[in-house]
Amino acid sequence: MDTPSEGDGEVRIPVTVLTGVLGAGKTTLLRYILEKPHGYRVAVIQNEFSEEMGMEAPLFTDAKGDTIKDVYELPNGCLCCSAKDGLIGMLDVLLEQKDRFDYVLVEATGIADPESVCEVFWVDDGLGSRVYLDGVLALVDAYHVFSYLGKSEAEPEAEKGKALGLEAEALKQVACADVLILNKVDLVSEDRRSRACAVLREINPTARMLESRFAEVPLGEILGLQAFDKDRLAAAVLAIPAMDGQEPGHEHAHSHSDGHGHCNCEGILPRAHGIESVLLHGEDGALYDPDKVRSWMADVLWEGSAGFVYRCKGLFRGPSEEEAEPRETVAHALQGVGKLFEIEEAKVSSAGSKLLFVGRGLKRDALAAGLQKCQADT
Ligand SMILES: Nc1nc2c(ncn2[C@@H]2O[C@H](COP(=O)(O)OP(=O)(O)OP(=O)(O)O)[C@@H](O)[C@H]2O)c(=O)[nH]1
Repeated sequence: MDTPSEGDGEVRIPVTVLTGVLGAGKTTLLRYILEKPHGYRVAVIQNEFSEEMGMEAPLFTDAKGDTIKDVYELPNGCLCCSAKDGLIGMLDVLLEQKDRFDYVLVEATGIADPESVCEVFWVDDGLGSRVYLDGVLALVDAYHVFSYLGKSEAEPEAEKGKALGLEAEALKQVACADVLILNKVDLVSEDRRSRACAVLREINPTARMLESRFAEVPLGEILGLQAFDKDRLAAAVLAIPAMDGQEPGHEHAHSHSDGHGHCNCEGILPRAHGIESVLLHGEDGALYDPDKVRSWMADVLWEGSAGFVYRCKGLFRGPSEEEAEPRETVAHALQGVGKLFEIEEAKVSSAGSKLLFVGRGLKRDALAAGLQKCQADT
């Protein structure tokens, strides 16, 4: 994964991935972005299941009312599966004409798995040198949010039983987002809006949260975020609140006493709809070896040794990987989506180490023990 700050002279094009279950307002948001002045020349890739569904492209216009030509359809399946190669191919073609645009928006189908879409930008080295993932947005329909997320008992009477059957996909979209946009707030009461916010916060405690009517959100809050940039990530992790004094229902921090744990390990979400998170705090003053953390992450993400992790991110202190002696102590940022992860030095000063894991069936003792084993040799 690359960010603009690591360039080799060539300017990389930011890509924002837009997710959200069927009807949440993705196309409405795209149209809004295209019509507003924001200084970017945007190319759009829309992923549809089939040619027949790709009917929206001609309807996009820019701020002057002219039809936008840089809207490309990516039919033949879902981005996260069969259409992945198509996306890489399409970005390749687009990048040949990059004098025409400097930003790419990818609208995924409502059932796309955000992990797999993000993988495209991490795995393909050729592409990674020319584009970078700026952020993942998830639109959520405030009116249907509870049935989306498998809580249809909280729906208005008329909507009960209308669950889409896409709960797993919707939960993952929410869990993996850098920005959550609770859309259609015009359709719900204040009480329902705040309950919806609370549910989203449970699932994804670190995403930026916006609310909108017809997807009208400040564009500076969703574009040009560099949410996957290691330094930004590091700053965001540092800002994760301490979980002392949690609300009732949240699990409290505890230390392990089974011989492996001196780190603090918190469940920062209650088990919300099967998705949970674990926040590990490194032991005071402890240093962690980036190579050991890499091996540990391979075990966690590839072998599933601590449950099913969708998303992990964090910051830990350890020796620099630069050749120079003596080895400085620096902050390292960990960033992972699905089975992909990377660890790089981050330019922040951090006194401690914090790692957040979001997923299902997380084994927090195993996570805490794993981190403990990554301590650097002294
Ligand atoms: N009342 C209300 N309606 C909205 C809002 N945002 C979008 N809509 C309507 O919701 C419907 C679905 O919006 P789209 O933007 O097409 O949703 P989508 O996520 O692109 O839908 P798919 O392509 O089917 O996944 C349209 O009729 C929109 O006009 C909103 O904030 N309030």
